Amino acid sequence: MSNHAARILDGKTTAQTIQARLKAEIESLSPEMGRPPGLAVLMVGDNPASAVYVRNKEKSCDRIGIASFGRKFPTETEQGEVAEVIEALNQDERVDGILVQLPLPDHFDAVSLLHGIDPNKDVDGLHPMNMGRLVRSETGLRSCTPAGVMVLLNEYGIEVAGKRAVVLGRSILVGKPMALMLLEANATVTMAHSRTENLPELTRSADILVSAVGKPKFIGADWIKSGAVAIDVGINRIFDSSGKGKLVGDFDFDAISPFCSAITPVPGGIGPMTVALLLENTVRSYRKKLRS
Ligand SMILES: Nc1nc(=O)c2c([nH]1)NC[C@@H]1CN(c3ccc(C(=O)N[C@@H](CCC(=O)O)C(=O)O)cc3)C=[N+]21
Repeated sequence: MSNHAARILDGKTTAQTIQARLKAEIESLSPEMGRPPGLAVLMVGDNPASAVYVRNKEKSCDRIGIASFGRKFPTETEQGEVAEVIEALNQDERVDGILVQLPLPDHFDAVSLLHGIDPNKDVDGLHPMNMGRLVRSETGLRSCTPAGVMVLLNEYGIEVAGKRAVVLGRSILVGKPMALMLLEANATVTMAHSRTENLPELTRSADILVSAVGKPKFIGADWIKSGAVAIDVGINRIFDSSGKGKLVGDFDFDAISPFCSAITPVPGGIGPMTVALLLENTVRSYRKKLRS
């Protein structure tokens, strides 16, 4: 049953390799372009998960030569004000990528705000145009976290075609695009969510289990098929008895890893891959301008 000694899928190292490649690519393109690539990350309020992401993203942009046009707004900001900033960024020639951190405060209508982003600058792949392209298996800007999962699976030579994949969570940011990308790679995909009955029985059928539910150590050993590939998208901050915070995923890593053939750690797994794919999407829309 046990003792698989799961392979650790090292997202951190893989992300560094991607970033090094992008850095070289930016260096070779920028003389011709006459400017570096530009990325604008907009954040409203102070969601802790988003704060981690924004910090890592800005560091990475600096390191590889992408200019940051980030803006932080207080929670009580009106939607119209953010919409105007998005419109200005759509017109700004120096900006190749625009990302609005989710979740937004309750008084925002995220859908209408996201519709306002130029689809060619939509590096999060959330605009209906890019979502529609994904549904149709066309090329386009794709959601960074699921795209990062696919790159990591490929990097480690993990077979997806024909496998049973179960995706926990149905968000527009992760769950839905994740299911579509696994389907495109010829997995047999099941999407599970908060209304799914008998969840552990379902997850025990998964050759590839992706969790994006955001509940710390939610998934234990009895949820796992022996030899499964476990992909943890959860980024949960927990506090120990001394009040010290740390990040954990949705999987109880120590409990399940003996049963898995491969598993992603938190931190150091899908988080850094998400950042790498965001930079990749930004460089991609930058490069596209050279050809147009
Ligand atoms: N429109 C939008 N797109 C997103 O992709 C998006 C978002 N909103 N809102 C918030 C979540 C969260 N998220 C993270 C990505 C990377 C790390 C990351 O780099 N994690 C490091 C953590 C390093 C540390 O702080 O210790 C790791 O897992 O190793 C964290 C969180 C993207 N999100």
